Amino acid sequence: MITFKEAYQKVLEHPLDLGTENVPLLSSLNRILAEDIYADRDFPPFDRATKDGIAIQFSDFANNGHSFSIEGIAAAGVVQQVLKDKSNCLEVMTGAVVPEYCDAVIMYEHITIEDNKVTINEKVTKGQNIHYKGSDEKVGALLLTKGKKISPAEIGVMATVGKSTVKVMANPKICTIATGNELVEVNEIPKPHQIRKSNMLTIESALLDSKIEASSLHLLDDKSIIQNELKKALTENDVLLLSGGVSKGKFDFIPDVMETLGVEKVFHRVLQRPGKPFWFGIHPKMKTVVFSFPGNPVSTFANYHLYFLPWLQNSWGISIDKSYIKLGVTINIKQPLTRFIQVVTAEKEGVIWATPVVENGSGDLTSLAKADGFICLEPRDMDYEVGEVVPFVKTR
Ligand SMILES: Nc1nc2c(c(=O)[nH]1)N[C@H]1C(S)=C(S)[C@@H](COP(=O)(O)OP(=O)(O)OC[C@H]3O[C@@H](n4cnc5c(N)ncnc54)[C@H](O)[C@@H]3O)O[C@H]1N2
Ligand code: MOO
Ligand SMILES: [Mg+2]
Repeated sequence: MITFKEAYQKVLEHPLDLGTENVPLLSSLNRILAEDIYADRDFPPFDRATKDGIAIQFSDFANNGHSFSIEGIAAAGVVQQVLKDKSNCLEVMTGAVVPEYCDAVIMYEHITIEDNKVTINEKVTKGQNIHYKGSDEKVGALLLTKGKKISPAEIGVMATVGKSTVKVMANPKICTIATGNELVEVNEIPKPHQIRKSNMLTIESALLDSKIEASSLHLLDDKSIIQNELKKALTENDVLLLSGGVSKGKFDFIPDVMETLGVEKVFHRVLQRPGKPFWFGIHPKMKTVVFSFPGNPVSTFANYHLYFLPWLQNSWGISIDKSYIKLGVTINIKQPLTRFIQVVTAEKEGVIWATPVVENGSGDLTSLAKADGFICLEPRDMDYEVGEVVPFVKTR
């Protein structure tokens, strides 16, 4: 059996070239940017007034109690106004183009207006309250680099440079496949020996978090049905995410059927808990990548986060999320299994601490809703101590 580190490495060695696609700006939220975004003009694109008040041509007399007649008004959204007489002023609104021949804006709170004449009551400096053209970014400047996850902040930047469609990394075509005669639909009342299928809804919703819509199948524990359905699924998808049917049971047909269908096994079983009977393979001709997760709900969920998400990020050519956390308790991990322990996180004096949740093994799917993620602990002789920093896989 291979170690977790070896299995993880082997999964990363089988990326898919997923390509790119163009999507409407708003639909690009939470996708991965696949193009560099440049400034299409200077930012700001004109000398912009940053306060409501008056615009003047600055000179010493501006500070000497000189009064200015109001020539007119410069509103936002109108063409640049021109100050005709430099001893006059123009009223100007925030967001308006600073009028030609003006180089200072004084806010209303600092002036007195009487009979269309303005007296300035505060010291004035040249250039005050003007957001100069190109002072944020110059036309042609690189604003966003490809590979960035698109958040609302990036949407705003792309909107301002006129990107109504955006090139993003394409999603793989995925089918999620539940296996097992014991599984019934969510809206059914299970008989005493049955359970509702939950794993693939967990996985489908996790995929939606990455903006991936997947199709789904449920296969009964019948070898010929499994063979026919998987044959079709292999041709129609880039990735199959299965749960169940990979352990030692008399009805765990998945590994055999995969090999019959020509999917090459990369590995089966990993020295880890939960998720040990994980089967991973690839069809050499169709290039379909198969993640066949063990059926216990915590195993399926853990392996999705431990293997599939890094594989996806690697296929998109972006850096793989890594995080660490401080351990809130002492733990001993004996040889030979790498352990993934569900924890809750809590902040104390600016530091995030992880504490294991009370759970009842990898079949206890209610524990998933109690935890914030898994800490990843390699087996070793020494205890893991309180305060030790350990790898953490966030699941919410
Ligand atoms: N003799 C051995 N038995 C088992 C071993 C072993 O090493 N030797 N490994 C155990 C471990 S660890 C796991 S994990 C499970 C994996 O089993 P399978 O992948 O074969 O999955 P199934 O047998 O089909 O189901 C296991 C368990 O999970 C439930 N399940 C399956 N699919 C779903 C679903 N979509 N939604 C909710 N629950 C699901 C299923 O009802 C079973 O209770 O094997 C151990 N056995
Ligand atoms: O992986 Mo099994 O996941 O230990 O129950
Ligand atoms: Mg089984």
